[in-house]
Amino acid sequence: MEFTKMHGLGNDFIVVFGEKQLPADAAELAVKWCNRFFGIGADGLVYILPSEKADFQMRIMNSDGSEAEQCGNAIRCVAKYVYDHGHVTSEQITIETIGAGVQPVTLNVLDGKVATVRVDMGEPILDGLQVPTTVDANPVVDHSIEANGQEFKFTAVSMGNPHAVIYVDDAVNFDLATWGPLLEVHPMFPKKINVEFATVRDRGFVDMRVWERGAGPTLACGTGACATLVSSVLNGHTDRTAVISLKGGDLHIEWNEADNHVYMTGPAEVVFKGYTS
Ligand SMILES: N[C@@H](CCC[C@H](N)C(=O)O)C(=O)O
Repeated sequence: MEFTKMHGLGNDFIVVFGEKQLPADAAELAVKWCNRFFGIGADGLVYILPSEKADFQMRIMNSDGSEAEQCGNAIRCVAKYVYDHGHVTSEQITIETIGAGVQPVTLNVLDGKVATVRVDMGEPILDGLQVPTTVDANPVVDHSIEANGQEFKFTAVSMGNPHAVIYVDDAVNFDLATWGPLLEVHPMFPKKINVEFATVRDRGFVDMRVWERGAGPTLACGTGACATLVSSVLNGHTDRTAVISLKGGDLHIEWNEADNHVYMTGPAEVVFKGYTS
């Protein structure tokens, strides 16, 4: 099996092209190949598949073998892959995701190289039951949650996949390893959840660290950055455009007032190509 190792701000993926559909053993392959000691090592396994509705379809398996509905960093990698390999020639393409439908993508190409990728991530879902959470409210903002005797306040946002955004004093030094796993599987989240810990620096800049559902602490999360910006607007912390600064680097996020869509701009990189069985 030929694969390409790629990343978006250090959120890394094993990218496979050429299958006609998601292999039946994709979950087991994700666990095996994503293992950082006995496998290739990655946060997720990404398949680029044919689509009847878009240029291509993306399917993503987390490193624990669970399938995610959407992935912001992976969709930028997929766009770069299909452009670099000549599978598309336009700089405006579409990619189908299972959780967020068909997403328009713009490749910003400089001197023949993909510099950044801008993705129309669609409309955020703010209805608590649809995110899903067990909270019957729309939106779910600054809602109390308790884990191990500690109270947090979360804002719930789905970008096709579920997120809980929690504001803390110092996201950069936050104890992710203690609180991330407890909140990921909290009973308030029927499909588990990605948890973002955020600290607002000013109305255009937010530090964020993420504990991802099915993958643990990653260096960046594109959908998490979108959810953080939406949450920050809902909470009155930021304007509708802000830099979300992650451990692996910065993403530029806009929640457009006119069309209610969230736009994400950031890089995508190839690390190496390889073969595995
Ligand atoms: N890192 C991703 C999100 C990957 C899926 C997530 N762990 C989930 O299960 O929803 C991103 O960049 O958005």
